[in-house]
Amino acid sequence: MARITLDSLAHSYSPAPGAEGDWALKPMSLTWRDGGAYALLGSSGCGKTTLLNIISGLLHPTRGRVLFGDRDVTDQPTAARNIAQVFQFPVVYDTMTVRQNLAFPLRNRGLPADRIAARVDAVARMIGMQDALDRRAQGLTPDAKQKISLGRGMVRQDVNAILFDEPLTVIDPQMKWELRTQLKALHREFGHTMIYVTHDQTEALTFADEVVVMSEGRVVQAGTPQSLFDAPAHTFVGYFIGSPGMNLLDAQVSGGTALVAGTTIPLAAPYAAPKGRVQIGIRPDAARPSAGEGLPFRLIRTEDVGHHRILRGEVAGAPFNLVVPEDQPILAGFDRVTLDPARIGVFVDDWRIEPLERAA
Ligand SMILES: Nc1ncnc2c1ncn2[C@@H]1O[C@H](COP(=O)(O)OP(=O)(O)OP(=O)(O)O)[C@@H](O)[C@H]1O
Repeated sequence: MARITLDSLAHSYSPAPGAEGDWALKPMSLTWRDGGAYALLGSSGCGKTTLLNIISGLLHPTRGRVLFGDRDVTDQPTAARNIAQVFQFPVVYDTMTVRQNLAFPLRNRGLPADRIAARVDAVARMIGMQDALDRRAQGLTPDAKQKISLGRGMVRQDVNAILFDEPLTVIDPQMKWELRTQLKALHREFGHTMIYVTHDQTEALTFADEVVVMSEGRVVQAGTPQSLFDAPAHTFVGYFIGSPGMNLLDAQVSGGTALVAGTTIPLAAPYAAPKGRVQIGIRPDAARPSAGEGLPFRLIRTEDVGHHRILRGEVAGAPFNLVVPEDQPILAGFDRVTLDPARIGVFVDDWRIEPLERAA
């Protein structure tokens, strides 16, 4: 296993990149600790696969270096990097049994038969396929084949890292939940450095200790799931993480207040008068239905989603959602919302800014 460092990495598919738009990856530097579980999260086309391919050696970066531990591997081919990869679609040998498929990477390394057998048994147990070990892969469902791919990715203990590229795409929704939980358990048990690419926030947040959120080729924030939720550094993170995402409202901020469409809102701490496009952001569970006090709210529809309700509507012409506990009655005369000052973030040109001082 190894610590992975991305040092001033940037990539363009164009032979002569000029404008910012020519860069599939904008300059980024990150360090991932040995044994950590990381997710690369972002919508389609944001550069996740490009970054993963640079780490695995399938792609040479236009700029910057990749280090495994203290070793610069930028110019090394994939085979020399000692990594395991699990792709979106299963890669299994149909004519082999499940056992032979799982054992394949270990046989390649010339491990003794007893160690191979023990390891294959352990992995088969973790992926729930111990009863199918002697079946041929041919004829198994795509789910089962992908489980074999996952198992094969994890069978070697001496790899520097395991890279997963949207590995649950072909898995049916119910099984997804189970495999996600298993992957987390596998990480705990085996302690590999794992990098997991996904566009699905639930997958990223349940799997990773740290999530790297990408947008348009840029790393907009890297942090724990909790920190992304509580203090998104960018409006994209606020909107992309959470269900529904963060509410964003254009505002004028001055000192300890924000003015939104003529209504003054108290903030928890004063801000220096920011210049640029100023927005306040608030999570749907940090806004409360109110009658007579707060921002005028127009309710469009209510969605019952089990243990809570989502009230979808508008504030000052912008979409605005509230999440309220299922048992909380809707207030008579509900036509406004109040915001918890401690949970309001202030964003300038999409980036979060800090207050001058935090209220004690
Ligand atoms: N081989 C290539 N040649 C030229 N441009 C490419 C190539 N591969 C990717 N790109 C471009 O680079 C950008 C990043 O693509 P990338 O596949 O890394 O994104 P992604 O986040 O993995 O998306 P997806 O989830 O759809 O795979 C996109 O604009 C894409 O069109």
